[in-house]
Amino acid sequence: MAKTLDLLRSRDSLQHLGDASAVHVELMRTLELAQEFYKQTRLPSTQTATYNYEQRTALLDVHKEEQCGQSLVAPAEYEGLAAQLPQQAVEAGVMLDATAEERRQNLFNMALDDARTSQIVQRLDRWEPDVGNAHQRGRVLQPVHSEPALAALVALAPGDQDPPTHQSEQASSTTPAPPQGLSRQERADMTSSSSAHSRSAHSVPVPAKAPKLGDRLELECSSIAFGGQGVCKLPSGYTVFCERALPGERLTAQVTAVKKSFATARKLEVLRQHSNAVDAPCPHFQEGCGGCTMQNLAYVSQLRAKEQQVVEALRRIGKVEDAEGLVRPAIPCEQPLHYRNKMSFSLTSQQSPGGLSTGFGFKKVGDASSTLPIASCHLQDDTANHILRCLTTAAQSPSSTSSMPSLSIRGKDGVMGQPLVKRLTVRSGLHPDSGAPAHLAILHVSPSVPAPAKADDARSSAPGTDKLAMQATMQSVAQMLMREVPSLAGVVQHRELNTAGKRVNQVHTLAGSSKLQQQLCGLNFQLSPLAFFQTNSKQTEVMYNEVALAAGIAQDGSEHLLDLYCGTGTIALSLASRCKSVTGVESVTSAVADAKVNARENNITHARFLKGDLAQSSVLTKLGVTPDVVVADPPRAGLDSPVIEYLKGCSARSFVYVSCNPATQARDLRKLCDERTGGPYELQYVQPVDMFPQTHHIETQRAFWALGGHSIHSPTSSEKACSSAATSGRLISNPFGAVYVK
Ligand SMILES: C[S@@+](CC[C@H](N)C(=O)[O-])C[C@H]1O[C@@H](n2cnc3c(N)ncnc32)[C@H](O)[C@@H]1O
Repeated sequence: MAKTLDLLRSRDSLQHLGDASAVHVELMRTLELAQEFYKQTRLPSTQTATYNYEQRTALLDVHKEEQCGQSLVAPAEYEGLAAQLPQQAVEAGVMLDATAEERRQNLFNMALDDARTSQIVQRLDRWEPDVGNAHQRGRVLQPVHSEPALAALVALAPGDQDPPTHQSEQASSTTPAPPQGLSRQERADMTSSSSAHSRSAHSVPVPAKAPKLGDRLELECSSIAFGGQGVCKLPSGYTVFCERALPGERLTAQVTAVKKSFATARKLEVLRQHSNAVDAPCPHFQEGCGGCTMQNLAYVSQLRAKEQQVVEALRRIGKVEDAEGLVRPAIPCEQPLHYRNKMSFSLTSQQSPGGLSTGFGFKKVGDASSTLPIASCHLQDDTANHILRCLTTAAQSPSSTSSMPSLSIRGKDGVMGQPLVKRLTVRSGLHPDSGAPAHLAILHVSPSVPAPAKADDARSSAPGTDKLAMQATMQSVAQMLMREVPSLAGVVQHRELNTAGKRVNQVHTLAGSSKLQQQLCGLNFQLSPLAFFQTNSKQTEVMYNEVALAAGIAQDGSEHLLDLYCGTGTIALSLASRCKSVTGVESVTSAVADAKVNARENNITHARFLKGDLAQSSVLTKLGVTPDVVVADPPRAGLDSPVIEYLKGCSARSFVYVSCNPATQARDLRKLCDERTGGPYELQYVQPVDMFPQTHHIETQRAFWALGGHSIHSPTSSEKACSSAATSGRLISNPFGAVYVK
């Protein structure tokens, strides 16, 4: 029977659930949460979330948020995107062996997560300024809110222990069995932890089944899940995801949410440290900054933890038997601090016992509703931190002085008003004219902030109007920044939405230049303020070098390369000198335009860039080129179905898959490499490259912790592929002249 829930529109409809009282309670909590959210944000009406079991669709009506200028995704688009979510998890292969009831429950849990994403949607606005359009943002959203559910489902993958039954719980309460499906090391860890547990002097109770909200637990962390939370198993096999828990660590934690197959918890006290724990270099780490979750782990252990995540995803989702043998050691980042060329900080202003606390900062770990003001961030350079401090001073100044304009949001009566600047983004690179190191400050303004004044405006606006005052304040803030930061190339103002909530994405230069230059692999890239660019420039060169090695492009320059999801064309252009032609496909118009400019500026005449949505199969049928090598670097949602079909049918000799999400990458890999599903490829190796030290990845800032390049060679490989790809030293020829891994 189809069960449709109309959340928030009608409480009565919840009764449709009838028998599922636990779910009912969950829903009520979600409802209250959402209503509280609406109260706090003073939105005019509540949200509607509909979930249809039979069709496995989830719909979030974010229309009201759109109207209030707080959301990113148009309702119609979101509907389509959300509909894919549960199906995606099914496709990921993690639920295929679950019972129908488990699947139903899990799908339902994911739909509940969807209902909660209204808050994430709002936050994403501030954290994802570089994501070009709503469509893409929607795609980015999917893994954001499905991760904990996905991770929990991964734990239920075939080969693992069944979800606890009464019998197995009784057995495990006396002699806890190590959960299956874990690495040898993890199993050993679990066994030792279990015995450590029984000897433990601490008397924190460990429930046999699911804990209750607020329970204090004593836990042992076995690994880190994609998303950064520590994976801790209760002796019954029940999974608890704990913020900042490190593998091998023994700790106490308080349960913050309970689902059927997993719970989340907040770390309270460390009982036994990770053997490689270090003091976090940044003071904000202790304050609960959600930016770097691994700063208290020695870098070498961070790398091992990330490798392990890639192995786990390959094994559990990709069903790759020799996952450990195929994943190479992660390539470390030479500069594990101050490596980012772009950071975004959100304005926060909160009443605290000590008065109003105002600043720009990041979300707190495990608490998406609070922002921690940041004085200085260890991931960006000193100049970028100086810019952050200058703008913070302006936001804190109660009134303007000759040297410091005020961006204060406190009105005359002490009530907080709308901030002029909601978010700050600092980018670093080279000055477009001089080529000297330079920065760009991007001030993301509220919808009511007008474009900078033109000469005519000043005459037509009545003196003393809000409009003139806002324009004057923005100008003086820009001048102050240019004065205080000599290397600043420019200051721009970005208004994403107008007062009617319509996306306008207006960029205006307030001072200096609006462009910045980046160098990559010996090429120059001009960046518009909002253009996507890899945020760790040095490590990007390392990664692109790995892509070139994995692709094994023939040395005679005779091959055609296809770069799917090419962005501004950086991969295609950096490999162009080795190829006869390169073709890039990308859906964002401005990125395609940037790619064309970048080709021209670097005198690359054999590059083509096409605008196209790879979710549409027609795009790939009209390419007009037969590629020898395909590279894909999709967003976190992974490859679109038409791309998978195209790859299965095309005659490309090699395919290199760059990904920032090991789970979706492993899912796609399975489709491409599994003979039973018609996958013609064989996985050669996986090379993780650590792009984001100190972080597990920071999805809400669009910062990724690792990129795994899957080099997949098809059975149609040529001799030249053998010779170039043999750099791995692990290839042999099969009777058809193909290369594969023994
Ligand atoms: C992870 S970025 C990779 C960009 C580029 N390879 C780079 O390293 O700078 C993914 C890109 O895929 C694009 N994209 C997302 N969905 C797409 C789709 N359906 N069709 C084509 N491009 C898409 C995004 O706009 C984004 O530029």
